[in-house]
Amino acid sequence: MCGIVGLHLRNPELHPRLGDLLSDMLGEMQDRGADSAGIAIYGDDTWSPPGQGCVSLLETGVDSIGTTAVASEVAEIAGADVGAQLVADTLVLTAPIGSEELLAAARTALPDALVAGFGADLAVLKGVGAPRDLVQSWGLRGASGWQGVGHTRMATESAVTPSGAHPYAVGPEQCLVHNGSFSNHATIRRELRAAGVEFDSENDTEVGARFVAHQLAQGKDVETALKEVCATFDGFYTLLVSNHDSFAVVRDAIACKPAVIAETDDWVAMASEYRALANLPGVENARIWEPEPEVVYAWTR
Ligand SMILES: NC(=O)CC[C@H](N)C(=O)O
Repeated sequence: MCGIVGLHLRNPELHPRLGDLLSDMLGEMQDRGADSAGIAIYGDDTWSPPGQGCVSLLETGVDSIGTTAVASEVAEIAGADVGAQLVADTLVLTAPIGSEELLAAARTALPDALVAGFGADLAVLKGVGAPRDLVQSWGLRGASGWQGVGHTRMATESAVTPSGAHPYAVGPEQCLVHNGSFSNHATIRRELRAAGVEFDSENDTEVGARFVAHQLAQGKDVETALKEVCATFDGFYTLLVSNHDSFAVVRDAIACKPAVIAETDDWVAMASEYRALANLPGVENARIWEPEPEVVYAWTR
């Protein structure tokens, strides 16, 4: 199993409710994956203030007392003011510079840290443990924003560690979550490594995320990149892929991993099972369907 949820809000009046709605969606998927969980939130003013770069890090060894010192260290390297907040296990750094510049400074200051995500508008929080407990530890209910993605993991391909938790947010503002298992990920990992791509884990989903990031970095759009996924990866997958302006879903040719999409004028939502969508505002008037095999469904804002 594994549970996926995602919510792309079209109506700005709903933005303050993003965290609350996503908390219930993710909590509903706890029994599909109780090992670990993660979220990607686009546009929360506290985690990723407007106009600032944002970097999310795990395994930093920094505790709440150490955040001021680490902020000063990264600030000195980056040559800019840096904010540091510890959100449960994730250290979220922000600065009025590009997120890739901030990431480079963070890597210098904290070379052993695991990069959970980076982008102008994106905070990524992950942890090992029961999803509902993690939701509470992150204070997710209070978060706002225009888009959110979440995952509850039941590990199939790599150990239960922070580096095995989804989302995989390996390119700027990008994020990918997966239910299933890729059977040829070792081959594709070797090919990507030969092209200079580096990996953080043994996880199959990370290979999918690095593959998509590699395609996007070559200038392909999300739809084309996901069609390439279908042409390249064997195995089972339902994927939700988000970016700074997009939200996309694709399933493998057999489509045995469940997925449901719902759409209204106010939002687009996706989940592994309908029960995660059942309490969304206006769902009674939504268009609801099961995505077809190997069809890319993509929305942009
Ligand atoms: N149960 C799943 O869908 C697992 C997803 C992925 N193969 C992982 O191990 O993380």
